[in-house]
Amino acid sequence: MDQLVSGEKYSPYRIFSAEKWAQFRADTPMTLTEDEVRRLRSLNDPVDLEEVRRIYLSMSRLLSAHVEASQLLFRQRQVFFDSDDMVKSPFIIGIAGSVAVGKSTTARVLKELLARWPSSPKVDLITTDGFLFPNEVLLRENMMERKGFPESYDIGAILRFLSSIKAGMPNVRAPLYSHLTYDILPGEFATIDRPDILIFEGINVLQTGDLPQDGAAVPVVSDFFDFSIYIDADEEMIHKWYVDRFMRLRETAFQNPESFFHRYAALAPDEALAIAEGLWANTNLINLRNNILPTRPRADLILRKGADHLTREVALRKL
Ligand SMILES: Nc1ncnc2c1ncn2[C@@H]1O[C@H](COP(=O)(O)OP(=O)(O)O)[C@@H](O)[C@H]1O
Ligand SMILES: CC(C)(COP(=O)(O)O)[C@@H](O)C(=O)NCCC(=O)O
Repeated sequence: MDQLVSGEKYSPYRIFSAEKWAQFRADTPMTLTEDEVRRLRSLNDPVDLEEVRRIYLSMSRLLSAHVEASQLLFRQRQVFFDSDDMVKSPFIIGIAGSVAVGKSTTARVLKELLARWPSSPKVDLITTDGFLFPNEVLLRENMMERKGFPESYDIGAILRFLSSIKAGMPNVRAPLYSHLTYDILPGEFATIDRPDILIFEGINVLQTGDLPQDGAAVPVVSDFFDFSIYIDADEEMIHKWYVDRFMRLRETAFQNPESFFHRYAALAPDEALAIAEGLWANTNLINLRNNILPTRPRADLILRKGADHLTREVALRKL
């Protein structure tokens, strides 16, 4: 992570090679099978049991320490206020990073590992794409090519959702997005009912938006996070993963006549490639450079991947 720090002594992060990081697993047991990992990973993401052993078990152990510390603090607050009717808030983990970097796989693997801790916590996962404005609105506002940019999300709805979760409210609804229809699923919601841990994943979760100049108090999404993770890789690698995935989706998901991208399934490979390159260069790359990468220094933990999608380095914010 040379561009991240110059001299670790002055850096806010401690940086570990994947091999060193793997040692912090200590006695954390492996609770997933090869089959389960295969089921959890996204198309084109080669994460396997060995990667879970190397990287995710140490992450699970670290997160367990953070969750325990927050529970201890909660009990100390109860003593402080001499009150036993306080509502315990869910522990919220944010996962950020570019389109096609592998956030979904990380989120799903962590969800399963955390849910298998001996205390069997209730772990839920929500992705921010459900908070995108519907295509109808994006088209009207001439923002279809800006899907994923900050202005394409209903940020007010995200903040209301997270405030309700943090307030310990029951049955909080989150809207849902479909990659098949490339749109919000009208009238469909996930219902989140007081989990112990919520994983909130999306390209925008560490963004602050334009903070008001008049001193008004406006929360940002990450104010609600107890821990945040940024998944990182060189731009050129993510570019390749995006285009490769598009070409594989062309042979799978796009074959479905209901898919928004079905129109590309019949194109010749070089024509489909040109579409993928255009989507990368005109939307996702610009969004990465202008809106996503600048949020990396806000993360508590940065996973840096190599060309094979496997983690090379881990940076952990110093306490
Ligand atoms: N056009 C599409 N059709 C079907 N699935 C898709 C499409 N685009 C992305 N996906 C899937 O959606 C999920 C989220 O993708 P993305 O937002 O790029 O984040 P990431 O790759 O970091 O998880 C992944 O599992 C990916 O395989
Ligand atoms: C839906 C996304 C913005 C990702 O959303 P997220 O869940 O990270 O909020 C992205 O997958 C996307 O569709 N980008 C638009 C350009 C493209 O089709 O690749």
